[in-house]
Amino acid sequence: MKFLKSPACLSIAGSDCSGSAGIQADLKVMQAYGVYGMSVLTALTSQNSKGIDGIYSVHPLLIQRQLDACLSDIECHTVKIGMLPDSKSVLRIAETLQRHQVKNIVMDSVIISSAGHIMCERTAIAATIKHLFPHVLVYSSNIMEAYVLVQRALGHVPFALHSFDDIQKLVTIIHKAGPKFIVLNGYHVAYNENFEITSMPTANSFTINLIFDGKTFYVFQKPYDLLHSKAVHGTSCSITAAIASNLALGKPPIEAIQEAMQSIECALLNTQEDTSSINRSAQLFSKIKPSCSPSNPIVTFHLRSSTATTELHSSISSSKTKL
Ligand SMILES: Cc1ncc(COP(=O)(O)O)c(N)n1
Repeated sequence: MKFLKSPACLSIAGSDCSGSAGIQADLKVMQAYGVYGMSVLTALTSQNSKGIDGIYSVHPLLIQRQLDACLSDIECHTVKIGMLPDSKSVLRIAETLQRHQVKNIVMDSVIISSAGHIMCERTAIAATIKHLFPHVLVYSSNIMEAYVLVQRALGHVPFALHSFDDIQKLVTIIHKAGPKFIVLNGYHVAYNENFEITSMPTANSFTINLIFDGKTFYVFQKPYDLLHSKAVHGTSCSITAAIASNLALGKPPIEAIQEAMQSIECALLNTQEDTSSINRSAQLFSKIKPSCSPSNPIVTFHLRSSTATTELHSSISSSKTKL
């Protein structure tokens, strides 16, 4: 086993030939964090900022061979998982990661691309929940993919997403399936002052990103106008790759997640809005500066039987968080 001077991180993901998401995004983010990036390709895609027009899965045996090649040779601190095209690949990956006793697994939910393309077979989701979720340390997703994941896993979700309470229910269902930490980013979802999801955002609407560790919700609240138009293709891959890098650097999970969210958010805020989305993706990677200072205090509250919204209202007023 070879030990590198800088910590190493392995990304298991699909290729985005246009360079904004998937393996390409992960390696750029890892480089920005000073972490040595390795890659295991699960699928080739032909895509660009307009959408995806082709997906070709890598044979599960070759996925396993890539994994064995890396994990048997180089000490790897964190594994980041992205696109998993089919259930056979999921099974091979789960078996290989367990055989190599990989501990820090960070998973990005890749079910539907930001352009609306389905990225995996239906059976891959059930296989992921059954074989990978019990070993996942951090599961990171946007709200809609988290909802689709639960929908595909249970066959239905017994509630629609109307408010922050519903988001809380969604997160606790996912947590019960195995991942120790859940990260939900919600740049595209607007809430009104009653913490209800609204399709008609106003100047007072806000977005919520959150972390859940099984006991505590860490809530990050930002004005909706600030970020929803800035989040680009590859944003969630970048957040998850930053979390994986921080864990490889030895940060404890909550710190690793919080720093990653802040760094990617700062980088997004520094991109120029008047350029095309591919230009903003390109800017994103060049603007990532790890340890970017927090732009907003966080609100935390414990999971209790009272409704989350009531808890959130009082937490926010007592911490005097500015919207
Ligand atoms: C290979 C690959 N992996 C992940 C994504 C998701 O990224 P996004 O949701 O930003 O489209 C993607 N488009 N392509």
